[in-house]
Amino acid sequence: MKPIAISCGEPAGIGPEVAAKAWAALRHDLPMVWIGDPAHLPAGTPVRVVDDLNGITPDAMAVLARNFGSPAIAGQPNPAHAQGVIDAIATGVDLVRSGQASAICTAPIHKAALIAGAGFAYPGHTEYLAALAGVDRVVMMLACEGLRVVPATIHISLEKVPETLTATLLTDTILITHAALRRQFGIAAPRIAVAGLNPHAGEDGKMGDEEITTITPVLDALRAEGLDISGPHSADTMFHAAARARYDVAICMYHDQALIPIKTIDFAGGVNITLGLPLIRTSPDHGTAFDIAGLGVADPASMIAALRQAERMAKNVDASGGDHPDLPQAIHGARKMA
Ligand SMILES: NC(=O)C1=CN([C@@H]2O[C@H](COP(=O)(O)OP(=O)(O)OC[C@H]3O[C@@H](n4cnc5c(N)ncnc54)[C@H](O)[C@@H]3O)[C@@H](O)[C@H]2O)C=CC1
Ligand SMILES: NCC(=O)COP(=O)(O)O
Repeated sequence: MKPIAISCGEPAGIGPEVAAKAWAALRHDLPMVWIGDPAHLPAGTPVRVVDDLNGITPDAMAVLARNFGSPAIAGQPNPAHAQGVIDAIATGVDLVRSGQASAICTAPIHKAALIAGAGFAYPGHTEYLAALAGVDRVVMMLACEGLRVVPATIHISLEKVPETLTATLLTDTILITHAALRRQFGIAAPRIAVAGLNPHAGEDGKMGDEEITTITPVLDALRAEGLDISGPHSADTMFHAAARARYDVAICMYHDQALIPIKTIDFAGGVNITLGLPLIRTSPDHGTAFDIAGLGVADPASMIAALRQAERMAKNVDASGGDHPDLPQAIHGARKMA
């Protein structure tokens, strides 16, 4: 399999440490290349600086070296590193799109540092990757053993959720998710459960009416096209074990509705995945963890799970013909299937 490209993320956080630990755990199984300043990796990491992705071997961590100009100080993001952090993501995307790497796995960034140091115009990787790939609509999924969740709205304030949650957004989110579950996850007939926005899914309009005006009509239309969709469900009863067993993905209406259950069930092993890109992108579910950066205690489980998830997705895509759907293809694929 082609190597997985790992972008360094925020050098002052735990990204370099979990990448080095994940490499040590997986080096005999999975080819990887890390993009960043080798001086930011933990002391003692065996490094081989490479110019291209040929000849990656398990004895040393392959690094596409970038000179960030100064060391990383744990817990203190340096705006002067911001452009290097952003460029590492773009390089990883280029490697995948040019066919040299099978996927990109991104280490966590500190968005405020990127804004301060380089005027980063995106709320997160998800939106930046969409811009790099030239797609209008992407979907954030978080996955762990036994649960996948998708927030239909992502990095916006809670007050903006109702106006942002349009029928078009919800339809696209479900169709992109459905197509990705089939092609990248190998699930032939995905079972999709959709949460309501309001308490008790609106209680027949007595606690909000978005379920009536927006969500139910979208679900009815997609059911008519043959998709296996249930809901809108009360979000508070969607995530216990018996409920989780009834679906392959939970579509949620806003960020915390989706991320709280998964980070509660499996904070250590959760993975963040971007769907709808013409490439595979995974990431650990945690952030930069400045409070423990530099201490050597960061748990690499989520980074390891993210790399393994990327590996499985790459194999599923290869098995399904090798291409990646963009939004129109995803919609077409879902409708054709239905
Ligand atoms: N994909 C990305 O780039 C992400 C970036 N972030 C960014 O990270 C920064 C910090 O976010 P927080 O909400 O504080 O979340 P966080 O995940 O960085 O930290 C929350 C708590 O979990 C602990 N923790 C996190 N990962 C750990 C690991 N691998 N091993 C052991 N303990 C771990 C931390 O020490 C902290 O106590 C923010 O700037 C945020 O925007 C957050 C999530 C994802
Ligand atoms: N809460 C998830 C998160 O912030 C990750 O965002 P992204 O950087 O993957 O877009």
